[in-house]
Amino acid sequence: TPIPELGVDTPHTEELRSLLERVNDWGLDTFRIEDLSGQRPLTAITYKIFQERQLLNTYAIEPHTLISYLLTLEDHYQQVPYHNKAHGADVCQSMHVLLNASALDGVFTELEVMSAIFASAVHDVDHPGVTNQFLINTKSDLAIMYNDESVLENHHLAVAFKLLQANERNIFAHLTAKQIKTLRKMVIDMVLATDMSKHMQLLADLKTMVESKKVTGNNIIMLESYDDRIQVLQNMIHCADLSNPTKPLDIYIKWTDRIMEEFWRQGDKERDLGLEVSPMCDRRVASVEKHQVGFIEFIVHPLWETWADLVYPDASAILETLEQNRDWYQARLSSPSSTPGT
Ligand SMILES: COc1ccc(-c2ccn(CCC(=O)N3C[C@@H](C)O[C@H](C)C3)n2)cc1OC1CCCC1
Ligand SMILES: [Mg+2]
Ligand SMILES: [Zn+2]
Repeated sequence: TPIPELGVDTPHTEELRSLLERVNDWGLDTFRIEDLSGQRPLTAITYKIFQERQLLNTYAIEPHTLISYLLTLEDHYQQVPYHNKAHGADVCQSMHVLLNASALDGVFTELEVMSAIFASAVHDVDHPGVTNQFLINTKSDLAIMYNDESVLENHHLAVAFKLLQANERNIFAHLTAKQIKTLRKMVIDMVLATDMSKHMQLLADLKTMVESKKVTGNNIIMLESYDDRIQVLQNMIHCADLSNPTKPLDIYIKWTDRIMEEFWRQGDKERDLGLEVSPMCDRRVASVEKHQVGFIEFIVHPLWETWADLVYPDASAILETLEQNRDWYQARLSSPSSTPGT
């Protein structure tokens, strides 16, 4: 069967094509891509990025093999409010833009770039819409399987690589054994770094790197060791995963609505199970704005401020949007309009 031009079957080919032309822009509307692609945002966006970066030619990837892998991967994202295929597509596209920072021009190899795009696309596959702590507290099969250590992140990786085992989906069939070994290690290192429990260590190491930053004549970052290179890639996927507050406000608000619904459903489960309801998961104690301001103040801004230092001045506009969005949520906190019944 012939491959559709954009990789997905849709009556909105013209509109989808023109929207995908903006795949290199920060703030691409993933929700609109979801609607125009026949509910296939991950396939449409990742296929476009692989084409944009000539990865199919560089690694002799057959289009129908890539489409087959992406469609199956997308089908393995669960229909949960936030950690669904739209989030996978969003993080993949965000990583694609971060990789284009001019301070990183020519820094990463083609294999490292493909590893980063692949890791981003797969990083939350089969996410059940509950946190690691919930899986541990409820003694779930996944927590037993992974001994309470980065339970979700280990599972996402296992599913992603398992899907590659079918010949018709093996997009890495023409890589050398050495390339596959390197790609697999880098993808594992990146996806494991999306576990929030690694945040403080990642940020501390990034700060150290910024303090000792070495650049070439035209301000391009020099990364000698594998440890330095993977550390930057790990921070990039972590930044992409925590990029919602840095996007245009209307898009950010939609992500907030989704994460809150996912948290509140977890709270409902905890209440039904007689467990203590986790912080931010009680829909009867809604303080959405307060939690977003706290999330930005303590987690997102410190991370993005450090990233913006590393790639200065490439991420300055992103940091600007983040601070404007924080101020917007902050303002809603204090004004009476945010209190119910007014
Ligand atoms: C738009 O809002 C958010 C968007 C993304 C995140 C966020 C934090 C860490 N990650 C990375 C994945 C991760 O580790 N976890 C484990 C746990 C923190 O729940 C997260 C959801 C997933 N993602 C948090 C967000 O808001 C906070 C959560 C509710 C109010 C404040
Ligand atoms: Mg995750
Ligand atoms: Zn994620």
